[in-house]
Amino acid sequence: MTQLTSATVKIKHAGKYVLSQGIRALPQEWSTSTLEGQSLNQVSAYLFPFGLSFLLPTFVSILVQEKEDRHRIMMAMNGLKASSYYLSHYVEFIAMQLILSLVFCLTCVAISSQFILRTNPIIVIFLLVLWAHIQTTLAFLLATFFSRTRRAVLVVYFFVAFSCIMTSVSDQIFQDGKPFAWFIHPSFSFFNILSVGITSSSRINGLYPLKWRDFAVGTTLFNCVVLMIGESIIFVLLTFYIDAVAPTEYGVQKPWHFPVSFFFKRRDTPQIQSIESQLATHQEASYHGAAEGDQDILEGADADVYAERERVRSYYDPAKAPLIIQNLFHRYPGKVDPALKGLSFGLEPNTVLGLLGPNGAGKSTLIHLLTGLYQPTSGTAYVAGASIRTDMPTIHSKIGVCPQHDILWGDLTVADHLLFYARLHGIPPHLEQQAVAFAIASVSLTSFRDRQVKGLSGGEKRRVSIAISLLGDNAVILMDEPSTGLDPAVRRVIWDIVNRVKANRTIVLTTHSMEEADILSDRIAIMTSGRLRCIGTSLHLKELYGSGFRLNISSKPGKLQEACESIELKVLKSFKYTRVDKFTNASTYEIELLNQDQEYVNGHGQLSKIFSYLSRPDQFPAIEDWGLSQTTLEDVFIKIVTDGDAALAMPTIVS
Ligand SMILES: Nc1ncnc2c1ncn2[C@@H]1O[C@H](COP(=O)(O)OP(=O)(O)OP(=O)(O)O)[C@@H](O)[C@H]1O
Repeated sequence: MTQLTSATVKIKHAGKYVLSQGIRALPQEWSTSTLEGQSLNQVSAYLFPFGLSFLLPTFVSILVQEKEDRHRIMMAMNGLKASSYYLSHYVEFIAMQLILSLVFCLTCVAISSQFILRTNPIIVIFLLVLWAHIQTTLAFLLATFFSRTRRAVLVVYFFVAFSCIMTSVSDQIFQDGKPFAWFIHPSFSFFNILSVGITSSSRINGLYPLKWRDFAVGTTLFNCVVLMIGESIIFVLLTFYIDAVAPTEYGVQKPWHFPVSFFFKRRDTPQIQSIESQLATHQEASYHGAAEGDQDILEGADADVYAERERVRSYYDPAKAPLIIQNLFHRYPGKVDPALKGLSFGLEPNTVLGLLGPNGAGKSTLIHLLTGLYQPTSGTAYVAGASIRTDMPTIHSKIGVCPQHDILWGDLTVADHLLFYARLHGIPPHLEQQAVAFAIASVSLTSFRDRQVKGLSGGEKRRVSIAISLLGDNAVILMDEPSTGLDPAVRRVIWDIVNRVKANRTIVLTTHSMEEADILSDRIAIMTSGRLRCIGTSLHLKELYGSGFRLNISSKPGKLQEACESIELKVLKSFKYTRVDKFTNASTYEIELLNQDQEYVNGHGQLSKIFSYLSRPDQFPAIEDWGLSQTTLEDVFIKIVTDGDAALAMPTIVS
């Protein structure tokens, strides 16, 4: 029949037309949009990887920025656990990634992407949530490798670009199918599933959109999903591990073998083993009230340090002493010399202790131990009765920390900061606002309550940091150089605040300013090389270590020699005195009156004689000005530190 028709047509049209036969697809309603749909699917195969990955650098930058700005360490000092920190960021990043995914899906719907329109929505949601999870855990891991945000963002952008480009060209590279190893990279796994989904949802291919059965055990898609889930678990474990062992500027650094430290303990060098065993002996001795081995750790210490040590040996009453430090040792992993060597002291309420010491004396280490950043190697401390070894959560609710540098978020207001730390501090929700208002009022910042921190001056930011340390009913407040870098007027404001808030509190204040320590401290402790060298009131230390009185003379220009001679002849002929040349310059002269003379001077009313002599300017025409002063705390500090340096040259506790 077909042949007959064909012959008829051929004859009628003189061979111009012929009939042929074959099978053709039926005309389709969407024929014009098919091509668009097809090309959109192709486009989405390229756009999806870029569109769904670009938040990864943002996640990494948030995490690294918090490390770089030391917010992480500040939060840890205030009691934030690593697990809570990562959990909060996990929720935040997942939410951000899902919002991005939603926007992306809506865009795809708007451009009629067949993958989104035809695929089972539950499968799409499952894939997007899985991707958000992978991105988040990968961000955690990547962030552990960086300490500088800019570098991190740059490297991670390259990483994302590389992953997306490789994904896009993978079909050309592996024309005979991708090897299993290819899918180890989570992006390659995810975008492989997506690519299969996009291809199969295209009607032109005559395939069916993704179904759950496509993820059956043994299929490539199943392997990809399992790989991604497994890798995300490995990412999280690696994050916690690297976080613990990576050398950082701040915070705890554990030995690389810490999860299996048991097997490595014996491999310490004999020197380290010797120190470990001596530390254990000291700890034992401390707990049993014995004083064996104290000679080493008390090297260079004075009688007050011995007495203080004895006092805290049996001093356990937290009501009397909110801060008790007992034989505290700390040795950083890999270091031979301990940073703290048997520190012992106790502090009562309403007391400010000025903790002085040269760089590297161990002041920050002590603060880090008290805030739980490090575990002491041996010994212990009690804050409001809770041990730093066993009860850090209680301690975090009883201790306030004002770090050396302001660690604040520029975009948050003063009140936001205090609310955040109030929550971290465990203040009950119904008392939060009250506690925040009280802390803000304590530092006179009530009118700045709703101001963003980035708009505050240095002194105002410092007051915010102090307010954070005052939150709640902290028994102990640790202030690390609270007024460093501030102008004299603002320093006085800070000193006023410290004086005001010390009621019913115990404050440990580390500072390099002798004036600050002298003005604010009820007791002063000086440390060198991890040891306590002296402790007592400022007056007591000056008496103990000071060399007596100083007479300072300023001469008229060019008359220094004449001024010196007149003083020596008319005033000092009856005293033993020492000339201190190192403070002498072109027009000033300093004379130090020795301690034994000081008694003589006081006892025989000679001090008043010096005053009466020098009050007659006509007798001393070469003298412009004069002054008599007592030994300063700075003199005491320099003396102790100089002696400490000499002690440093001696062997420490290594036998
Ligand atoms: N994370 C760390 N890892 C290894 N050693 C450390 C670490 N932190 C401090 N140290 C060492 O411990 C000792 C005491 O340091 P610490 O920072 O406690 O001194 P500091 O008195 O606070 O000094 P500064 O006044 O400079 O702040 C120093 O020898 C220092 O090198």
